[in-house]
This record gives sequence, C-alpha cells and structure tokens, in this order.
Amino acid sequence: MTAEIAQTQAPDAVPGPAPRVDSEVGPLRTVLLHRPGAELKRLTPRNNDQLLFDGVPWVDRAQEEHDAFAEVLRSRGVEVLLLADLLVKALHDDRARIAGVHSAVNERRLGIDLADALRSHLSSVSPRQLATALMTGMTFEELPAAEGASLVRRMHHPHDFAVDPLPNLLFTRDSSVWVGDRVAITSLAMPARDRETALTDLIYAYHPRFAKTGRAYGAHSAPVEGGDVLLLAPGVLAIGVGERTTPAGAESFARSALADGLAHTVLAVPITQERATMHLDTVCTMVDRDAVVMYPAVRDNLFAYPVRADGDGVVVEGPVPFLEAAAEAMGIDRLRVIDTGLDPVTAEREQWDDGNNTLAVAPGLVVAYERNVETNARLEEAGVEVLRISGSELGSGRGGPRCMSCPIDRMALK
Ligand SMILES: NC(=O)NCCC[C@H](N)C(=O)O
Repeated sequence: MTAEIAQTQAPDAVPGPAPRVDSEVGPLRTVLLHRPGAELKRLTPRNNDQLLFDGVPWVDRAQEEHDAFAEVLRSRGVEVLLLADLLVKALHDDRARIAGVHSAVNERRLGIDLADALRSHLSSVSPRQLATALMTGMTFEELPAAEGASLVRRMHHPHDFAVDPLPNLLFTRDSSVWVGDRVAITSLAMPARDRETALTDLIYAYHPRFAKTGRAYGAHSAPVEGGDVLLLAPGVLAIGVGERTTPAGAESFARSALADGLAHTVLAVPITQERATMHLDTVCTMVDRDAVVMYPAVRDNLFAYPVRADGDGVVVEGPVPFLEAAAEAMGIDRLRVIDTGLDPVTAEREQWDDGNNTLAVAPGLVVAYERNVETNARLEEAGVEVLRISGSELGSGRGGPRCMSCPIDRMALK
C-alpha cells in the first residue's frame, strides 16, 4: 500500500480551469504533500536541533501517520500530489537536472575537486536517484569513489553531510504558496531549510503540469515562509512577521501581491519570535469562512499593519487590532474566534502540539491532530467538523496538518 502511494504519478496535465487558491477554506481540490522518507533517518540526537526537529522520529510510524493523513484527504475527494513524484518527473528535464545538481553541490564545503566529482556523479544518475540524493542528502562515505587523494574527504568524518538532508520537506506549506492562480516560491529563513525552495522552484518550473502556472513574488529575496501567509479571503492576505518572515520579507511580498493585483489588502501581523510561534499558522488558522481557531494567549494582543496599494507604492496604517482589521478587509461584520475557553496550561500544551494548526478541507471541515483533545472538542461544540489524524511522530518536527500541506487548488467560496 505505501509503495503504491509513493509511486502514484500525478497526471501531467489536468483538463479544466487553471488551479487557484483564493482562500483558506474553499473546498480543497488538490494539495501538495511530502511523504516523509529516508531524510528523516538522518536525524540523530546530535543534529536534530540544527535540523529543526524536537526529537528523533520513528520513521516507519511517521510514514504510516502520513499515509493516513493523505487517505483522509483522498476520502474527501482531494487529489493528493506527492512532492517526490513531482520532483522525479521534473528531473527528466535536463534544465531541472542542472538546477538540482547546482543546488546540492556546495563548493565551500567540498572544495573544488570533490565538488567536481560530486557534480559529475549526480549528473549521471537517474532522475529518481538524483531526487533521492537531493532530498536525503549524502554523507562523505556515500560519495562516489574518486581518483586521486582528497584532503577534504580524509579530514571529514564519514558520517558528516556532504549534502545536507531535508527532513523539513514534510512541511510543504512553507516552501511555496499559491495566491490566486500564481505560485510564490518563498525564501526560507533557516539554513537547514534553505535548499527546499530550490526543489519547489524546479518542480513548478519543469513539471509539465505547471507549464502554464505564473509566478508571484518573483524576487523571493527577503525571508517569507508559507506558514506565515494566510489567505483570509479573496484579495486579503495576512502575513505573520516573527521568527521566520522578516519585516522586509512581508513588505516585499505585500508590494508584489498588491502590484500583481493578487491582493487589495495585506495585513502584516507581528508574532512573538520564538519556536513555539514560529509561524502565524501555529497560533491561528481559519476553520470557516468567517471563523478562526486561535491560541487564547494571543487573542487580545494580535495587531496588524494594513498595507494597501497607493499609486506605484503602498500605504501602511496601524497598528490596529488584528481581528478588526481582518473583518474590515474581508468585508464582514466580525471574524469569529472559536472560543476554546481552555485553561492557560492546556492551551499552551495544545498550541505546542499544533492544536491551532488545522487544515480546512471545506468551510467548517478541518483536519487536526487527535492529541489536541480539548481544542478539537471546542471546535466541534462550535459546529466545526474535525477529521482527526494521529501525529505522534509527525509532530516531532513541530508542525501540524496545515504545515504539512500546500493547497494548489481550492474551489471558490460561494
Ligand atoms: N507552517 C509551519 O508552522 N511549519 C512547521 C515547520 C516546522 C519545521 N521543523 C521548522 O522548524 O521550520
């Protein structure tokens, strides 16, 4: 079953209108996931902090949990695309191969000779082997044998990484984000994730399915991560600014979205710069057209700087209370916050375990981790249907269902 899932190929082209995403909750048609693979097996107690995991996951179980997540989505009619499949397909294009090899070979680490040897090795392997190397990384002992002596090889520990693994590919939310009918390749803040966008970039550039997809945020210079970008309503974006997305990233993304006509209002929302709240979607996600689930501790002190187009430039207002600014921009009376009414300790525990990080499959229908018993119960009391998935191993990367998914196509809200 799992092998079949991993090998399911996405159709190269799909008939019908171009895919687009204008909201957080429009019925989900197509989503990009990454089934965790051998890259998770690279995690050890010595490197897990640097690789942004809070522990060392049991990989087989993480895969089972992820397969179950994908099945829940499929059971609701969602087309699930798997990043590894898209990558292999894209790498059949020689231009993609060159870009992929270029992204993996770090001359500063390898030195000129070893870098050349690795370049020619990676250029000669099959698209699937190259995809595996790009995702899983390579240790020095896995490098191909080469002619001549290499001081670099001699002086590195055999288990040192010659090419870093990408265990956070699991969190497809962060490395690309769709706004309207365009995709933005983001700019990830942490060195451990930097190379992920080279892969999303080449998938969208060279997989035939995306041949007609335009780009947003072409500069992708200053850090912006997809977990910070919420499409509150058509034309209304919220962008968290904190540990990952910087003020410069938010401004640059906002200017680009406003100039391209993809948004009329962008709300830049400061969030605490710490791991527990690394992205806006760790404290707030939409569960219905006019409702969010939100970490109670931030409810009354989330503010926003509304950014709007003004001629060739922008105007910036605020700071103003986030909920009011959001409702005004969305053209609704009120943005409801599901009242979880949790005591502060339970709220803090469930926030840490991504209780507020839900993925909407449709208005009022969300996927959530089962372990967040109290938050889920309150969502249901408020009329939100919760599809529970287990995430004991997946959660060790500190991300929930929204983090693990990048919607590519959602139906318009009626
Ligand atoms: N949108 C999200 O909140 N994504 C979770 C990313 C977790 C990952 N281990 C990271 O630290 O970047």
